[in-house]
Amino acid sequence: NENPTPMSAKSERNEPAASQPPKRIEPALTAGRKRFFPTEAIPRLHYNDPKANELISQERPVVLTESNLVTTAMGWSLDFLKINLGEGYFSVYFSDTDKFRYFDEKKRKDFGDDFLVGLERKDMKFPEFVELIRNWKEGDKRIYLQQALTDGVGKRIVIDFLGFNWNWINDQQKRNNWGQLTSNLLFIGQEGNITPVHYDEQQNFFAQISGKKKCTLFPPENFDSFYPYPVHHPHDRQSQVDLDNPDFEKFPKLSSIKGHEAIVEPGDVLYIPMYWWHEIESLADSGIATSINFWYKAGPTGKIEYPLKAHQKVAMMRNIEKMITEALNNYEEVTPFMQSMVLGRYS
Ligand SMILES: O=C(O)C(=O)C[C@H](CCCc1ccccc1)C(=O)O
Ligand SMILES: [Zn+2]
Repeated sequence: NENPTPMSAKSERNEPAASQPPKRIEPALTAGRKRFFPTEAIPRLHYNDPKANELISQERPVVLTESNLVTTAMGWSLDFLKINLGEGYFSVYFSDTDKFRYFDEKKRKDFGDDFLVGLERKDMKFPEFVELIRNWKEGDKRIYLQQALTDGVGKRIVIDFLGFNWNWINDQQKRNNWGQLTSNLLFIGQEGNITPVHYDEQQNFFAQISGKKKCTLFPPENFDSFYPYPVHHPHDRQSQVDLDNPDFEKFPKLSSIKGHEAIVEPGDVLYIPMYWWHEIESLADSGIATSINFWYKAGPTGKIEYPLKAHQKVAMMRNIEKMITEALNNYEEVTPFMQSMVLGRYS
């Protein structure tokens, strides 16, 4: 997805009256599918808890409560959005299964379409999407809307957007020395939809608006266990593995993974550190799932310190793959080139 200039957000947030939130009933982390790997719970902390800020500064995942980051968007029902989102077009993905493995449209041109088994994307106006999701029945392709919020939206949306807790999140951006806010993506999908495990090259505050999502995260150290597609592949950054159908012959290192899990509910914000693998499942029986993410570029790299961090090695591998692919100028030659460089010599 293109990184549009996010709508400018300079506004003082008016603190809502501190009403006592209803007592939260802990959803059992066992909700969602059975897993072949062990998991541990991601800490769930009040957004002003110093421990939360400590985890964010250590680039470790944490669920933040009571932040009111996107409280003004809690009224974004399908009908409200239909009226106020404006006349723009929205990217809507269709899948024959419950999995929506994201693909890069730009890389698709050079790579052909045969990887797109059972997956497609259509641009449509929001009312058309609402019709589809409301008339959906068993047997229909599953649908998932993903669209960056940009200047084209209606003014009610702009007002709600300006009402986000920018004081807090701008402070997080500064305190953690992150780069610019590149985009806010709006996700609307059906319960049961799954975004398979992938990583992004941006820091992410992931805000849940409606429905519940089970988020399973793995550290960048697990790069070897997830066998990502080649960088030039449209599924760049996505893992080749299917966590619901693990092929341990093809992907042996998959057997040693351990997940960090959280179920985010409306009002929760999950910090997904840059380069951390994450799978997102919209839980069954929790209705249509709506989320907004806040993607930030990395800040400037300070002095290089050794030993290098895992995510720095991922960035190195990406740069080397890009360089080799560009220099050979032919995808078919990349595999034999890499193999002659490594097999029997470094393996
Ligand atoms: O914010 C992040 O980084 C996520 O990974 C959120 C994730 C959607 C990822 C992109 C996507 C959107 C639509 C269809 C397929 C993939 C979700 O919430 O499902
Ligand atoms: Zn992601």
